[in-house]
Amino acid sequence: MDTRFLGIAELVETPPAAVVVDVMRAFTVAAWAFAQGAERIVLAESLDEALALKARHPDWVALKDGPPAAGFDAVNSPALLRSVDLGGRTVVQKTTAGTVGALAVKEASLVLCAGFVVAEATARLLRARECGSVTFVVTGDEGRADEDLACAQYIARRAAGDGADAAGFLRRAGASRAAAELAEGVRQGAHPDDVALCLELDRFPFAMVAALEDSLMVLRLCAVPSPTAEASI
Ligand SMILES: O=C(O)[C@H](CS(=O)(=O)O)OP(=O)(O)O
Ligand SMILES: [Mg+2]
Repeated sequence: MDTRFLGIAELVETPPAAVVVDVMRAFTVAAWAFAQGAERIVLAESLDEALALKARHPDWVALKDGPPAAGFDAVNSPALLRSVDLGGRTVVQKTTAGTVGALAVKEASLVLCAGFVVAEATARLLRARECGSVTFVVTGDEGRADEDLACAQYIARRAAGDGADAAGFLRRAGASRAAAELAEGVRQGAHPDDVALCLELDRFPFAMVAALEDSLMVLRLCAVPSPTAEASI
């Protein structure tokens, strides 16, 4: 498998397959939203679009990063979301890095959104789809966020079928600037358990696939069969 690791600004052409990585915290939050029963997550282009969608669909759950804000129902925190019942709900998510990265590759044939919590399922899906070339979008800090780069490199190794000890990759993520800022309370809309939840390797057995649906970029849970059934995907 040919792999590239690019920041959002470095995406000059649409890749055939993309894995958009945001460990802290957009796609850890997305995975928790699915675990809490969400049916789909609409990735909004802007705060205004998120609010407009919420206004048109009052039953949708609008979520943004940063502090709580008028018109939004939730913040970008896995720990704060894990006690919310989202059964059958549509979530609208807008964050600084993760959702922007997914929208930057919206024309790609395959778009997966990932963090450590869905790493193995994401790698298995890439293997099963036999993707020849995969672009990993390292969303944070203009492509230099080490929590995202470490997770992308780990998934790439696993997707290539190489054994990879997760410990070193998780250690890098735990030592990242994002982890420090979350732990120190620099980032708002956060809970003390957020970093630990973002570093839970393979917490969930599913992958997350984003695709355009009626001009909206929609993220959905994708069940990934166990390794013995991979050949049939
Ligand atoms: O909520 C987060 O952790 C970040 C916010 S920021 O980039 O630190 O301002 O957003 P995300 O898109 O989840 O990286
Ligand atoms: Mg991030």
